[in-house]
Amino acid sequence: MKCTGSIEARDVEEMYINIDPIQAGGRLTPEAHKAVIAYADGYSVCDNCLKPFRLDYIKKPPLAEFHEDCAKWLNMDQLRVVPGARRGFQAVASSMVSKGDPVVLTSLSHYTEFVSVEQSGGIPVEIPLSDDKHITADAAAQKIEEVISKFGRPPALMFVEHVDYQYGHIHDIKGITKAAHQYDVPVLVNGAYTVGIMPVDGKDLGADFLVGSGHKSMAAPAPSGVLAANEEYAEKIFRTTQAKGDVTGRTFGIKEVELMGCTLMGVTVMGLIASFPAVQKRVENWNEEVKHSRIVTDALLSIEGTVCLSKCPREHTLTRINTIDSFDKVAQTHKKRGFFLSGDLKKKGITGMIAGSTRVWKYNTFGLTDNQIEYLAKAFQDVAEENGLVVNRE
Ligand SMILES: Cc1ncc(COP(=O)(O)O)c(C=O)c1O
Repeated sequence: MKCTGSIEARDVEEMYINIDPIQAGGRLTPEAHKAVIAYADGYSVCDNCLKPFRLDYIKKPPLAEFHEDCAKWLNMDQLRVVPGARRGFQAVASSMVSKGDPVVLTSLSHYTEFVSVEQSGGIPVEIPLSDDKHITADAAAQKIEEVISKFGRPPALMFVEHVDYQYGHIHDIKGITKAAHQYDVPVLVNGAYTVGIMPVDGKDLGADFLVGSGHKSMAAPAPSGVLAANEEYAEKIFRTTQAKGDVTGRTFGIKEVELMGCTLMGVTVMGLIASFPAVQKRVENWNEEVKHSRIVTDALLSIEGTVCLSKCPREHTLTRINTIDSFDKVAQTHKKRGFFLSGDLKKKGITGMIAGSTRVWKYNTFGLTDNQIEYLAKAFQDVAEENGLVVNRE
């Protein structure tokens, strides 16, 4: 396709119930939509960048205030905005990991965590999953022991997902950080599916680093996110530049090396800030979100042959489901093959499923209203019945 510069309206959020597993928490608030228009120009937050020249010191618009407030909200000592969770991983790995250092990740770690380790020259080592697909403190401790006996030293860093992207399971972060700290291993908690979605207390979790994704879970434009650190490591990961021009003798003030000086300079950070009050409020509604998730999951499980691969009752809004013995059976003989499911759902105003998926797939109910949840649950059952499957309705 040739890019002509003419852009069509994106109607997904207005016309459909969107259950895309990665998009649910990133839908903008009306306040963020307004901020995006107002700050659409490049470098639009930099009008009042006064000495010291750095993004997190800007008072108007209130970037400095946001940095402080967001750190407090997450109960962490320091925080910076970053262009996506992945840039947070990169900043931490780059300052904590040297070439050849073992780094512990998990069997549910996101590829961006692996890539950040790769970029730093670290050697990734995975914590295996328990039978019920969780990361446990015991497994973390055992992996650290294995690293020590193999490399003669503990891992330089551990990554662990607060909630993983495969099953939407909440892992025992408190237990894992406690185990890691016994070996003096710092832990980065990946909050891509929790920060902005459910209440998160970094100190309570024992996080040395806490990373959130703005576009995944904080109702912000992409690419945006937050990187928070406790005092012990903040100085290291937010180190300021010592670079000097050897001809000019120039120095570069207090620009932070891992952040390349400044990060989000317009639309992205303003969207993040504009949504922040609503995001703080919405995490308090987490119990309702979990209830919604259970209603939809129960409806899917009422379709004979369907199996939930995530732990039930659901504790998160992201769920992995196996419909090999239900919707996929229909797909075997349907003239549209596997595309019938996303097609039938779309006709009922539901989008976000990967077209053609009828075997193992994921959905996310975050942010839907009571009415939308009821409608969605019934729509799954209706599509099943309309295609000859048995549904055990209450
Ligand atoms: C668990 C997890 N961590 C990190 C990321 C990357 O987040 P970002 O796009 O903000 O860099 C993703 C993206 O899908 C994810 O699922």
